[in-house]
Amino acid sequence: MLRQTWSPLRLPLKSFIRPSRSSEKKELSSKNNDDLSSYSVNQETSRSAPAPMSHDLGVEELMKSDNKPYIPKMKHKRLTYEYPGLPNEDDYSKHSNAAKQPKTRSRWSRYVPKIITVLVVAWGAYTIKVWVYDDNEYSNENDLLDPNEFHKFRITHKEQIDDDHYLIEVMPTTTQWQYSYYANYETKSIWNGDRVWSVDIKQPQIMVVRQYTPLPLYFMKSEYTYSGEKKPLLKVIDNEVDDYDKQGTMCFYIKKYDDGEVSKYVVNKNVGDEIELRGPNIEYKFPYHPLKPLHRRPVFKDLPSKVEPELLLENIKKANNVPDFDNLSFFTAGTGIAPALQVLLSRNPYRGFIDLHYSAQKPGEIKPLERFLFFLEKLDRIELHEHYDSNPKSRLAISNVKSPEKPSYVSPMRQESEQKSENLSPEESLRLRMKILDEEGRSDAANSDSTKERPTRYENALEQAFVTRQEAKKDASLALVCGPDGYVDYVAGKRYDATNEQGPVKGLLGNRKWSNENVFKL
Ligand SMILES: Cc1cc2nc3c(=O)[nH]c(=O)nc-3n(C[C@H](O)[C@H](O)[C@H](O)COP(=O)(O)OP(=O)(O)OC[C@H]3O[C@@H](n4cnc5c(N)ncnc54)[C@H](O)[C@@H]3O)c2cc1C
Repeated sequence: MLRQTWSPLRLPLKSFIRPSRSSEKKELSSKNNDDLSSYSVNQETSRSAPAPMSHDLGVEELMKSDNKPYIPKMKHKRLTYEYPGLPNEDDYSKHSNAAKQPKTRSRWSRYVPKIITVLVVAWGAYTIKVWVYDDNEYSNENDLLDPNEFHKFRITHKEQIDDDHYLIEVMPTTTQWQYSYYANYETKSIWNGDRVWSVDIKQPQIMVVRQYTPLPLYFMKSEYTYSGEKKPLLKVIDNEVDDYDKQGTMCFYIKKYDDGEVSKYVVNKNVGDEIELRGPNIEYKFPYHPLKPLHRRPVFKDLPSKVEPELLLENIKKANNVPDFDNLSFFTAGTGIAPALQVLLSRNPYRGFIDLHYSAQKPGEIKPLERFLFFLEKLDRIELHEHYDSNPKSRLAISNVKSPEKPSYVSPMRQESEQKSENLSPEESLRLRMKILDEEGRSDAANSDSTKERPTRYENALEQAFVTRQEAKKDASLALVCGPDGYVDYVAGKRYDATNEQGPVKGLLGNRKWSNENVFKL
């Protein structure tokens, strides 16, 4: 069925064509009234609609001129097109211009709370990470090095000396270890010439580690070196001046083996790359001597004229009736010179005189390090003997090796351990123990009156060395051997790396009557 709506224009068409006007009018009116009843007219289409329309009004009535008397309504529904009153709007605010002005909000005022929220959340997450979850492998670095876990170091300089030899400078990636460094300097500082130590460097791709000997050296950089105008100068870390021992910097002297797993991995790294170190591994500790707690040799410096003289040494020896330090023969080859340099350049260096034998294929393999060896000779701390394969006459031979000197001092502790094999009686053992305690007490008490006699004055260690160099040196009582397996075998007999055993002393040293008591193979 066709849907119809009320409209005079929509009346059926046939109603406009038929009979006379009056009858037509009547008919139309009655017809329309019938039609209207069939339409449902919404009386109140909206609140704003005009007066309601009564049901019995036909079109005829509507079309008549208004014949209703005007009766004013006493009550009428007020119609308005205004918005109803807003909440919190009173008469004052409604009519006040100030209150009507819209609030101006800048873009920042919308974003600032969001930014603050993000920052607070990020800070909270960081705090939780540091304090709750920071037990991961690199977070707890209270020491510069740890023998049980690898610490990350960044390569800060790399210098190629020749085809195979490199100097590589590294620095720790963290500073957390610095907090307690100076408070416990004696135990925390890694540099101590009283021992030979190494670190493990990890090759993470194949999980292999090899040992390398850190050196207390760094490359001095400046704007000229950064711009490439000059090469950085290799210098010795001055523990007294350089902060945190130069922020934990150290250098490695490394030989690259073409089929070497770790050496190739390290030297192929670039400045800025990271490597992982674990240590220190103490390879050797020099034997106890009663002069050790009484006297320390001043640290080596780049400028020998700045090295302090050892003014009180003779007085201390006399006052305490203790013998001099024993001298040392250090046999090294290739990168095996690194442990000797570590002992000589570190704080608290070895106090006896060192005969340093260095063997290599050709001169120049330690070019940047030669300066330090030269200065050490000038300071009367070493005598350098160079042996090169390229010059067969210079090769290390039996004529270069002297027989051992009797040690000037054998500690009661060592005597005890040596005589243990001879099965000491309980009384003898007790007597020895008393001697050890007596020695320790004596060295403590001696500190006070060691400076009574006026020592000879020297301006610096160079001036002192000028005098001491004239004096004859005692032969070495101790020998250290460090280098490739073949070299160690040649100089002192095989060392059994697999079982970490020294093996009997043979080779050149064996020929000169050295033994396991005075030889150590590194
Ligand atoms: C206590 C200690 C300290 C050390 N300090 C240093 C150091 O400061 N600088 C340094 O460069 N090295 C040092 N080394 C040697 C180092 O640990 C590695 O043995 C050396 O770098 C080779 O390792 P690689 O993984 O590259 O070679 P590998 O994969 O182990 O061997 C590759 C090839 O090289 C040969 N080879 C390995 N080592 C030697 C060697 N020393 N002489 C001759 N041939 C060898 C092997 O027979 C093999 O054919 C030290 C070793 C020890 C035990």
